[in-house]
Amino acid sequence: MKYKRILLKLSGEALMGDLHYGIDPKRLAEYAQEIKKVHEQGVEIAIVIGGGNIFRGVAGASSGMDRVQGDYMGMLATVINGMALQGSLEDNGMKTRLMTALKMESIAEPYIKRRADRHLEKGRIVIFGAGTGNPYFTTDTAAVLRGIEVSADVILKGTRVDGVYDSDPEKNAAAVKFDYISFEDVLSKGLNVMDTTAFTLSQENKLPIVVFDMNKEGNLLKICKGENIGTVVNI
Ligand SMILES: Nc1ncnc2c1ncn2[C@@H]1O[C@H](COP(=O)(O)OP(=O)(O)OP(=O)(O)O)[C@@H](O)[C@H]1O
Ligand SMILES: O=c1ccn([C@@H]2O[C@H](COP(=O)(O)O)[C@@H](O)[C@H]2O)c(=O)[nH]1
Repeated sequence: MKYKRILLKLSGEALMGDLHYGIDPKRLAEYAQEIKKVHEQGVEIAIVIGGGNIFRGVAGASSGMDRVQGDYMGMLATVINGMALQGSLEDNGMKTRLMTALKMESIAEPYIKRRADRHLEKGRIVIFGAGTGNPYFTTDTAAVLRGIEVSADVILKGTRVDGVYDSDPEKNAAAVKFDYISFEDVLSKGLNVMDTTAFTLSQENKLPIVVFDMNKEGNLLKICKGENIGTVVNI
């Protein structure tokens, strides 16, 4: 395997599957199967999941809600998704721990870096919930932050687009995909597949990111084996 320890970022919105809101159990089961294939190869897996299928602070703020209040609601949404994913992974025979940046000890462990490391060493899949625990951030930034903290070899951003394009492929059908792009270029061209805080943090800490289509069967395993899938963002 090319990677020993990965930080997998999953999109909250992708969890909706064919639904208009919330969590599609079919999509959840598919993700668990994809993750299992990698886990069976002995790869240590940490996961950060978004909350866009339930709530985003910016959306709340645009309709008059206090931004900070909305952001905390968004962080709670990521915990709901984390719990759903945890259940699905365990149904498929994997051992997991959910660790949250905001304390909610009846349902999850508080995030402690050394404990997260220990869980990963023991082969448990660790899901990091509640983002960074701070408003004005995103789960993309939380993914990079946790990835750096637990010394992941790579951030694998599994999303519904199959890589980084020269403009948003969901808005421009003529957009062209990169196989590789530098952090400098992704930032200077303003390519919004992840937010700039996430890219900058990754760049400063020399942690590569692979953006790939998580909805295509086998992609996650192929990347872990070293195949060129999606777009690599690196120095
Ligand atoms: N240059 C670009 N290349 C690829 N995707 C881009 C680009 N610019 C914008 N995007 C958009 O980035 C998004 C990446 O998806 P992502 O997984 O981050 O979704 P999200 O809505 O942020 O999910 P979450 O629920 O985790 O917040 C896609 O919707 C894609 O259309
Ligand atoms: O560190 C964080 C992470 C997230 N939030 C809030 O949660 C929502 C959902 O996360 P997405 O990354 O958009 O999926 C986000 O919009 C923020 O409102 C946060 O405040 N801090």
